[in-house]
Amino acid sequence: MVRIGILGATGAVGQRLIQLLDPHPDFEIAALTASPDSAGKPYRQAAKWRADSPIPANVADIEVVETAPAAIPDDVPLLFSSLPSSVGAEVEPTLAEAGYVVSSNSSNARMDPDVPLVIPEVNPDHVDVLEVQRDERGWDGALLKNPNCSTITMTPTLAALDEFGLESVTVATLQAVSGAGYSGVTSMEIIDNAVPHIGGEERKMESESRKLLGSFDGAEIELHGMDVAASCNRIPTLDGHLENVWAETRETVTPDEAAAAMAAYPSAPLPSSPEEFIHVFEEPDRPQPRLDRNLGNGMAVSAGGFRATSDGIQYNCLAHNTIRGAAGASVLNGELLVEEGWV
Ligand SMILES: NC(=O)C1=CN([C@@H]2O[C@H](COP(=O)(O)OP(=O)(O)OC[C@H]3O[C@@H](n4cnc5c(N)ncnc54)[C@H](OP(=O)(O)O)[C@@H]3O)[C@@H](O)[C@H]2O)C=CC1
Ligand SMILES: N[C@@H](CC(=O)OP(=O)(O)O)C(=O)O
Repeated sequence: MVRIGILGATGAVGQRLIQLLDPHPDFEIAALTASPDSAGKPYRQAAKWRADSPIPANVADIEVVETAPAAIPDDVPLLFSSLPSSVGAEVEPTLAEAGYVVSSNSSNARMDPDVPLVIPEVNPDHVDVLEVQRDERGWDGALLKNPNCSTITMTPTLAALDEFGLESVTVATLQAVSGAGYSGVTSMEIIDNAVPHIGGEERKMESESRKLLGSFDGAEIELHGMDVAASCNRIPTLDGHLENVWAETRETVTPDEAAAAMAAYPSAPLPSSPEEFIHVFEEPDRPQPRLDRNLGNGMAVSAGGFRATSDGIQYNCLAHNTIRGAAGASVLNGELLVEEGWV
């Protein structure tokens, strides 16, 4: 068993991490951190628990500690980070420098050239960027990121289409309110409404997808050459980001060929990777957030509604934003780090 810690354990993503890690076949929760206001309190008192299962009994009494190297035991080599990005930017490098391996969900440093941005089923080879990171920064530990939840939803489907030579992608999202955190969007803002603005989200989808599908030559990652244009919208669903994608490829691809490429796209041999990575629906009105977000325990991506357009194909895809798009993505990256010998 690898003893692990969770940074930002009292937050929405932190609570999902606890749900996914207790129990886990390879990991044992040994440290929980949060802000100085929560430090020193037992977890059940520090966290306003809102997850849809009780706090695991052996987690409830763990004392929350500050998010700093001195507060985290040395025999906890792997940390899952779900900190606000401004806090992550400050503290994650100090933890990596102190020897901890950090699998982070926060958005800071995702596009740094020496920080691997990884979806294990898509670009596991990018983990080796950590060698460059250690050389350049002199760290004993490491910092690895998972992408933004909207990016994670779309990118596996693009990876499957890339065998036809992706040239340009346009995407419009319908994103669940949980992506903004528990108090991110008020009920008065979102009920009977849709909000066509999520700060910074379009830019993240446009850049992170090109890094994920980029090639790594052992020294640096070259971004994929496709053009990506995104438009991001918040709608009143609780969980599950639905996305409408238009893709143009160098070689002509029919809707049936696109669906077959996605259905055949392999999963990864890791405990949290679903047996079927991309589920393809034949029904034109699927996937739908409420019906399909929990496929593969919330770790599968689904796609459907394939049709030809004048210059390519159009389809829809979906993933659970706080599981596959956040906490589950970090856990999967932690499993890959162990598998590859970085922990
Ligand atoms: N919600 C989602 O679906 C997604 C979120 N993310 C990203 O994950 C991260 C966490 O999001 P979320 O869980 O929603 O956020 P929350 O606001 O719910 O939780 C934030 C966590 O960070 C802790 N924290 C806040 N300030 C500090 C500080 N100064 N020092 C140490 N710890 C601190 C909080 O502790 P305390 O309780 O003590 O304040 C809490 O544990 C963010 O970067 C977010 O952008 C990414 C994808 C999806
Ligand atoms: N912005 C995403 C959630 C999020 O926090 O993304 P990031 O990990 O890039 O900060 C959403 O609103 O659904």
